[in-house]
Amino acid sequence: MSSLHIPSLLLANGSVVTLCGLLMLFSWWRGRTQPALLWNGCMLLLAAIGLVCNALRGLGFDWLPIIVGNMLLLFCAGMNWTVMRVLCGRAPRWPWLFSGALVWWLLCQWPAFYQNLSWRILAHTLLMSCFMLLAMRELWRARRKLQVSVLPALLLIGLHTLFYVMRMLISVQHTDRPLQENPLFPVLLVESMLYAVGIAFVVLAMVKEQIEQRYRLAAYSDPLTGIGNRRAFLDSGERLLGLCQRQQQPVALLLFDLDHFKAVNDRFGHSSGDKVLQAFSQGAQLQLRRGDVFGRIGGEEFACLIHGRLEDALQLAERMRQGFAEHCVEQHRHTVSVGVAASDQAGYDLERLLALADAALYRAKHAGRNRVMAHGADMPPQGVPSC
Ligand SMILES: Nc1nc2c(ncn2[C@@H]2O[C@H](COP(=O)(O)OP(=O)(O)OP(=O)(O)O)[C@@H](O)[C@H]2O)c(=O)[nH]1
Repeated sequence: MSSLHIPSLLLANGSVVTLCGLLMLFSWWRGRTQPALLWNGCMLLLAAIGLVCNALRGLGFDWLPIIVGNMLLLFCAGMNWTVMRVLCGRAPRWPWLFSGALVWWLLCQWPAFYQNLSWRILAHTLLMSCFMLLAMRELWRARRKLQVSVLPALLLIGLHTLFYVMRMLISVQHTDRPLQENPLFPVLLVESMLYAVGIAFVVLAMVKEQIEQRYRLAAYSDPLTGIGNRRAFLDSGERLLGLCQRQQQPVALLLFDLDHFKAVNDRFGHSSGDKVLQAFSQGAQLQLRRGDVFGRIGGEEFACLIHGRLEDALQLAERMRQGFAEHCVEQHRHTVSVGVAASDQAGYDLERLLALADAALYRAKHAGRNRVMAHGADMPPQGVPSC
């Protein structure tokens, strides 16, 4: 590495880091919806300036590389941490962002520190490592949210930190000669270049994963109630049925349809109707167990797929029906009819389960509503308490 031409390496380093920064800014500019790209772009451009300042040693104005260059690099480390915070949906911490650069400036006011290269290397590495560890902590927190891209990001920042610590251990043994003559100097330049490229890719991958998640959420969730929509219900339902079929466990499907909902809208207004839908969805979810699949599959139609036999499903449906009938929404009571079908009758075919449950629901409606019905095991009709 020491045979590499240092000025060429410096030029390549500055150009690559600048290009990565510009690429980030361009990506941000196109949509202007991802602040993490803006932060990362500014961080890389400032890092390019910091690296150039840092390299200008032995020219008679050492304050530029020692004070300004290192302050810029420490500020960039704070920005790097902020990029990870913003990516994970957290706000920047402004005072902490500047703290590394400020501490460095204060330390440099102390002549004994300023004159001592070993102390400077030690302090710089410690401050840098703190910001890297903070960035890794943010990523670790977001590991469940961003499952695909978080691991490469953690690995990259972890390796970068490790490199800094190793550089410190070796550098303190070579404090007798200028930094440019240090055998580690070209390694430092190559590593910072690779890190700039790596962090640009990693941040782009994290942003892409977030956008994909946002689209998936919009395509699969019902904005009014926050639960899964028809598509989500069918997808999750198929998965649950496949699992139960393999394990030969019984499954049952409950189909709910709010009674006289058109009249609810007509009498109390559409927004009251919306509140009734939300209240039903919230109440129903309280009765469900982990692993049950619940979704809004139509305007005032909900479906639920549960582990269990027909009898279990009928008991659950009755609890849900009763709970809803006893609950006032905006001073009025409302009711729901339920059709139930189980894998004992329909097998593990979701379409068939839905058809049988729908037929049972149709019978429940025609029998007077506010009741649970299923093939062969219908629940007796219940009265509706008044508010
Ligand atoms: N407020 C509100 N109403 C909705 C929504 N989606 C569908 N609806 C209404 O739900 C009503 C459904 O009415 P119908 O299918 O005629 O059934 P119903 O009046 O409930 O009668 P039965 O089902 O026979 O008891 C329609 O008036 C739709 O406009 C929604 O998101 N919010």
